[in-house]
Amino acid sequence: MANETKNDLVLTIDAVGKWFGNVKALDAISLNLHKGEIACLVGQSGCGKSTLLRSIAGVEDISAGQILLKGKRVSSAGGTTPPERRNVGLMFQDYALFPHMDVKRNIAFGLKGLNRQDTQRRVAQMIDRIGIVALADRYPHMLSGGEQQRVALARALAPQPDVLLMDEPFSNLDRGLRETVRLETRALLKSLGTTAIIVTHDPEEALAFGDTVILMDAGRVVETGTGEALYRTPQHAYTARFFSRINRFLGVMSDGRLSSPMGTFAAPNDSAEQMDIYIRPEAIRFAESGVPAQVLERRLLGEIDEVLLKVRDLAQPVVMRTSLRHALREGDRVHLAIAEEDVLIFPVDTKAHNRLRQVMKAAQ
Ligand SMILES: Nc1ncnc2c1ncn2[C@@H]1O[C@H](COP(=O)(O)OP(=O)(O)OP(=O)(O)O)[C@@H](O)[C@H]1O
Repeated sequence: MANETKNDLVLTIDAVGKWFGNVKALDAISLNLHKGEIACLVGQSGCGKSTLLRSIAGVEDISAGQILLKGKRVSSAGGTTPPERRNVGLMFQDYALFPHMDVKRNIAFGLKGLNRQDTQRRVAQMIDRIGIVALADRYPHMLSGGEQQRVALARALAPQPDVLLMDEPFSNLDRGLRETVRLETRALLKSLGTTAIIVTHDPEEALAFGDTVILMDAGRVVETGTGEALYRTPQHAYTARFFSRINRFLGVMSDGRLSSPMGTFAAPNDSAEQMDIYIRPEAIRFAESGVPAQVLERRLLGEIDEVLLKVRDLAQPVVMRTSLRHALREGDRVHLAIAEEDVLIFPVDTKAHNRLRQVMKAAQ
């Protein structure tokens, strides 16, 4: 993770496990979070992200391992320090603002142990910092979704928590607003030096928001790293599939290279006879010569075009994405080229192949 100095370690999650009856929601999770670091927990529904967040918050007990906040144990199988006695800020998906309190009182709510004057001063600072001065006397029902989000953020940040925990904080906002609020929130957290963990199921959001991205699957951490590393050089096939729509081809060793319907590619040193070759839709481009293909369909996706292509031996269409506007028509014959450095190679994932076969069978 970001800086590996011991004294700026804020949160340690050490071999944490959690069972709900027979369901293993968390399985030996270990993570460190440093001061000022923003981490995104991302994964499919049911992978355990909310359970992990709730465990860090202290609203969920854990079954194994321990959680330390600033070096102090706050959760173990033997006991859980309650949320109000660990200095964490919580922000929920639905914001959970108190409807009968105005913005100022909502923000003041979490400020325990400060006298009236200091409370008012802290609330005023937060209101100013977050840019909601004009909203200070309004009640939640008088606020738009984006405004409610900012008030909820102000309320969670006002007590200056050691860690801010946010569960799907942008999912209630519509698409256009979501991006703006996301950028503003990230800039604010960075300017305050806040340490934060955000849960999201949206791969793009995780890549855009986290200094560190933690990808989970079935209660385990699959891979941790910067968004850039997870996207560009994933160490696991699951990671590659999670962060982009990907074309998968079977590569067979031939003369030291992996041969596939999309061309031949350098084999890794420890290559088996057969390997999975992953090619992202945006790594494919049109060329004068290369793999012959025929255009099946072209879809406009806003700034980019998605083109479905038929390549000779392949039952599945190849998906390509391009920002260059091509005057393509169904049936056009083209050639495709792929840069070798854009190709990802992994051991054959039989489970994923079987799943794909089932999906195709069901669709027939
Ligand atoms: N209180 C509970 N009792 C029993 N099982 C639970 C409970 N809470 C969560 N689970 C199970 O634990 C697993 C992890 O759930 P969790 O809510 O942490 O996943 P998630 O990744 O946050 O999913 P989502 O994105 O859908 O919120 C799931 O299999 C879920 O059914």
